[in-house]
Amino acid sequence: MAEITEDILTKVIKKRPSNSHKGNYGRVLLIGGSENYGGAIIMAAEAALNSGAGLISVATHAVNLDALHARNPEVMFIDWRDRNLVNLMKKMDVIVCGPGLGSGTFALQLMSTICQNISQNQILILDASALDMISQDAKLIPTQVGLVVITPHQMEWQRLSQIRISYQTDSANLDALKKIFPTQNAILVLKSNHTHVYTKSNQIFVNPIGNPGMATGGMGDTLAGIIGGFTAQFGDSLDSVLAAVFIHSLAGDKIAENNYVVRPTEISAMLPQLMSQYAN
Ligand SMILES: NC(=O)C1=CN([C@@H]2O[C@H](COP(=O)(O)OP(=O)(O)OC[C@H]3O[C@@H](n4cnc5c(N)ncnc54)[C@H](O)[C@@H]3O)[C@@H](O)[C@H]2O)[C@@H](O)CC1
Ligand SMILES: Nc1ncnc2c1ncn2[C@@H]1O[C@H](COP(=O)(O)OP(=O)(O)O)[C@@H](O)[C@H]1O
Ligand SMILES: [Mg+2]
Repeated sequence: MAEITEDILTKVIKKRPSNSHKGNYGRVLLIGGSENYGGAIIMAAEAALNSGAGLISVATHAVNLDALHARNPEVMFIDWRDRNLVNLMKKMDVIVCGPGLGSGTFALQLMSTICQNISQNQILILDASALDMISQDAKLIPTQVGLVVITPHQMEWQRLSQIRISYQTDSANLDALKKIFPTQNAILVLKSNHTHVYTKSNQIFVNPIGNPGMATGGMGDTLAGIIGGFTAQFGDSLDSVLAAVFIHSLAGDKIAENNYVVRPTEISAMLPQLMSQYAN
């Protein structure tokens, strides 16, 4: 097992060429935010925006539109019941699904639409409620997809892998990852106070930083958005995922130096400045 180190940030974060444009930094669609959990998808979208994705769209319950645009007018909106959602999905480099999605019949339908329409040149990031959906029905896991990144916390991983939290050892986690994703290129980001990252080729990484001030609702939604932003602009590599995990906690630690509680939105606010320090 290897520790993720600061070097990952200089390796992954690139200075932007002068002649680049938004089309060079990836299109991300975030799907989630039921009537009760709009904040989750707004936080994820804000994280994707502040981590540098070129174009960001959110498919969510219509009730979230005003809040989304009041907070981040840079982000585009589509009602998640709009028929054009399928066409939009096909144009994306990255789809992040799950923050605040909820678990009703409509959420199931959305997952099934993603599963049927995603392709080999797209990245799928599954978080929160989306993980509960695939734990109930494995047929919702697409077979044709470039990369799947799953970001469960330990309880979500218990539901998905059937491994009780106290039995979530590295070898059990690796076995479960391979069993759940037999043919897909998949990365497991198992979140805890020391998040572990696993690949199907038996690589294991541990995040040595982060702090309990980060134990605040929305912190994982923010991580999912950062992974979306990083994979959209820096590519579908393991390194992009490791860098996202590291910078999320690094921002959290900087905020915690003089704050008892770390708000997820403050992590996002810090990203542009932190990224400029490591870009080369
Ligand atoms: N502002 C918002 O709209 C928010 C919406 N959220 C959404 O709420 C829905 C439910 O997600 P939850 O994660 O709360 O629900 P879950 O019921 O899946 O898990 C939460 C519970 O799991 C247990 N647990 C054990 N180990 C844990 C670990 N390492 N990390 C976290 N919890 C651990 C804790 O008892 C915790 O109360 C998701 O769709 C999520 O996206 C949350 O993200 C919070 C913020
Ligand atoms: N004690 C802690 N130390 C370090 N990181 C933590 C701690 N508690 C939570 N985190 C981080 O916060 C995030 C929580 O994710 P999650 O539980 O999915 O939050 P939410 O669903 O509320 O957005 C994870 O990235 C986790 O690593
Ligand atoms: Mg979560």
